Amino acid sequence: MRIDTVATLEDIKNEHIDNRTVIVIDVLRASSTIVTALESGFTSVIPVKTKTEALAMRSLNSIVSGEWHGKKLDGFDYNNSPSILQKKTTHTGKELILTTTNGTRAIEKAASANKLLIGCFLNASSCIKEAINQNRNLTLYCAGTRGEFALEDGLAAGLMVSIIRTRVPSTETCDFSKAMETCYLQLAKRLPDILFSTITGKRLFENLNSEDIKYCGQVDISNIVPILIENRIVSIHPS
Ligand SMILES: O=C(O)[C@H](CS(=O)(=O)O)OP(=O)(O)O
Repeated sequence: MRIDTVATLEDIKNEHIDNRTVIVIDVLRASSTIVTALESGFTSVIPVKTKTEALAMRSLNSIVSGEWHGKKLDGFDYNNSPSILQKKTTHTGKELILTTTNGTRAIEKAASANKLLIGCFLNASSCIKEAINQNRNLTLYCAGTRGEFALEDGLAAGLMVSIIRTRVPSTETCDFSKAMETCYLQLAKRLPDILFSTITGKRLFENLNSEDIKYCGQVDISNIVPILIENRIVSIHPS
């Protein structure tokens, strides 16, 4: 098994996707929102690229959620806040239609992967369990933020690399994966506080989203793995 880590939305190539398992990592906040939505009772999450598409898909059985550059969109039910979604208990059985600046675009770009999973700190170990079950080469696809590398995504990728190395010591990795693993092992004790110092963390803090930053920095509080099946993200529990 080989792991490659891709640093930003724009850096993905066909060779990172074809015949591979891809884990889309967008810690702040799309991946964390998707894991939380499925944990909170939504039956599925439908990722879409634009606000117009999201509003056009709205139905009685759906909630429309998302942001552009961190801000809630006009006409939407919620923004992209996992900590707010977590507190709502009234959405059991509904679909979440989600559009975000980076995460949902990353999902769209990698949709042709053999298996596309959604990962973050919240479900890192379960994601890796499923990736190992799939037994294919693996791409950790960091969505980044507005074209730039996002440290929180790199740290979650580093955590996943370290988990795989423990379970499958023969795993080969690219140098960037090794760098992220080292970085994670150095900074792990400073989670979730380290997330306040990243570019996205600072931006979310300025927009009064501190609760999301703390929430998204928790490791392995969920054992579900979101997986893309025909344009819908549903949850599986790896055995
Ligand atoms: O969750 C968010 O607010 C971010 C916005 S950005 O990183 O500040 O552009 O979107 P996401 O797609 O979840 O990275």
